[in-house]
Amino acid sequence: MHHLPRWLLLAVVVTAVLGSFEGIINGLVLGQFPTLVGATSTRLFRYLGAAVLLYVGTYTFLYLSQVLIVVATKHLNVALKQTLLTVSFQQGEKPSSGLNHLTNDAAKIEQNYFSALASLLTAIASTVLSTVFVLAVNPVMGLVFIAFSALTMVPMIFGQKGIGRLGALWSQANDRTVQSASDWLTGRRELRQYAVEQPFFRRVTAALTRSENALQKQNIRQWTVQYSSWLLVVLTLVGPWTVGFYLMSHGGFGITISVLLTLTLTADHVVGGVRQVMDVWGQLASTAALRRLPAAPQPFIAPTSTPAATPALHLDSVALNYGDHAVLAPTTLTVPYGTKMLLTGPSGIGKTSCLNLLAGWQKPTQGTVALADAPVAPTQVTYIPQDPWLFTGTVRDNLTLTAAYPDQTLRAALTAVGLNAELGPDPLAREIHPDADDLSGGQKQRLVIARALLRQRPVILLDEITAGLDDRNAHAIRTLIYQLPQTVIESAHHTDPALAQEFHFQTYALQNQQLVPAPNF
Ligand SMILES: Nc1ncnc2c1ncn2[C@@H]1O[C@H](COP(=O)(O)OP(=O)(O)OP(=O)(O)O)[C@@H](O)[C@H]1O
Repeated sequence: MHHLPRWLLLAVVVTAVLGSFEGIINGLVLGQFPTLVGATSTRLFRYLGAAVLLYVGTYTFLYLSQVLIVVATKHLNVALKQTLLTVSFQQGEKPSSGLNHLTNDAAKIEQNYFSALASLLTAIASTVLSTVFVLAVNPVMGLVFIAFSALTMVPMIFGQKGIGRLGALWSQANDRTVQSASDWLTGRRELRQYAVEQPFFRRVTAALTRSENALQKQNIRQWTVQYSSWLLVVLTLVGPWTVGFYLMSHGGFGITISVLLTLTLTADHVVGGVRQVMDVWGQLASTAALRRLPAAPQPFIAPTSTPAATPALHLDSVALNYGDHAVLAPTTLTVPYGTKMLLTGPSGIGKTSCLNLLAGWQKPTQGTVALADAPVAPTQVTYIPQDPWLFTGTVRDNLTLTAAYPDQTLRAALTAVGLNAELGPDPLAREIHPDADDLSGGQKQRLVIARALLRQRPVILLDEITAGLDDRNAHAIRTLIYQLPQTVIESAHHTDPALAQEFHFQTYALQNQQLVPAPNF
């Protein structure tokens, strides 16, 4: 709620209260009917005029409150979606999970929380006003009506926890559906190639059915709890009538048919209001688990300055285990600025894990990795992965990532990776669509390298960047990077012995969790 401007919150409350007089007006206006028998035409006209004014007034405020609620919901939706996206990003969630939160969860929270809160506000306003009115008309009978109304709360008091739990199950099932739909869409070529579309689609359908079943279960549970409340509503009308008829026949507490009629019509809004509060309560409960974030959003990382112009990397007793799987035994090593290093070893031995340690993405199980004197952070080094990340936009957007660089600098980076001439007459303005594969594998990799070159960080980590490239492309890219003055540490299955000699590479093989110096083969 703190995302809402104060004036808006206040305006919503005021208009909601003024738009909640329908119950009282019903009681006042319709309760007069028995007294209108034989009234003069002037009195009848006055009665009609007052009724029109009262109804139009309250409906106008009701309309205004709904418009303001729409405005407030927009503010809340923006804040909610920003928070969901930020937390997903900071928690390193899978894209499909993050998108599930952004779409399905957010839609449910909007419908069953924001809109429900708005209904709650109008329901509470209407209930409170009608209650005050009912008590003013006849305190004894008013209390009887209110006491019976309170009964309708009982089912929801007991049912809300279960509804919340089912909401969490639905979200988990949805997560799996989105993941499986994403596998289906991204695996199109493989699935067609092996002619397994139909059996694989059954898998997707099973996930889809499971999440829809979870939603159905939750909705049915919600309606069942509400049905129990509605059954009690019957009691909340018949009970007070029974008491009222009894008191009327014994002439107690000034109860007449007109009083009972007024009270019933207004108490309908007490009962209806309480019933609405119960409905809303169920809706709010259904979103409880969705609104619980795994962590609070953190401030975005500010750019960090490099500790020294030519810092060395220090590994001090650095070890890494994944559970009981040891990847690196305690290792102490200093890598002076400008070193060119190759890291080799069979698949699955731990090369990527070592690069992640050096980049600060992976915390060591023991020891520290420092750049100059401070623990290394991902914002201080450049890590180039095997699969380049590019997005739909211009080449300029993909290079700058919204930072400010003069066109001349951008062109120089493109020229350095040999793309300036390859990407058409105006390479910076060229639109790229990585999903549509409108750049070759080598061009994508070179674009990502150009992005890295612009940042001029002191350490460059390369993870199998030439794996998908032909020899000529691989040679060109390596030559480009090896010429740089920075520290370069490359993990590779296939190396280029001539270049490794030329640039004085130190080669290490990862064997039995140790970094063992190896010849430049
Ligand atoms: N986050 C993780 N949690 C648990 N185990 C992991 C994790 N990351 C990697 N591993 C395991 O650690 C081992 C080393 O993986 P890593 O990706 O570092 O190897 P690699 O040498 O880079 O392999 P490749 O050459 O095939 O890319 C593997 O057995 C892998 O399954």
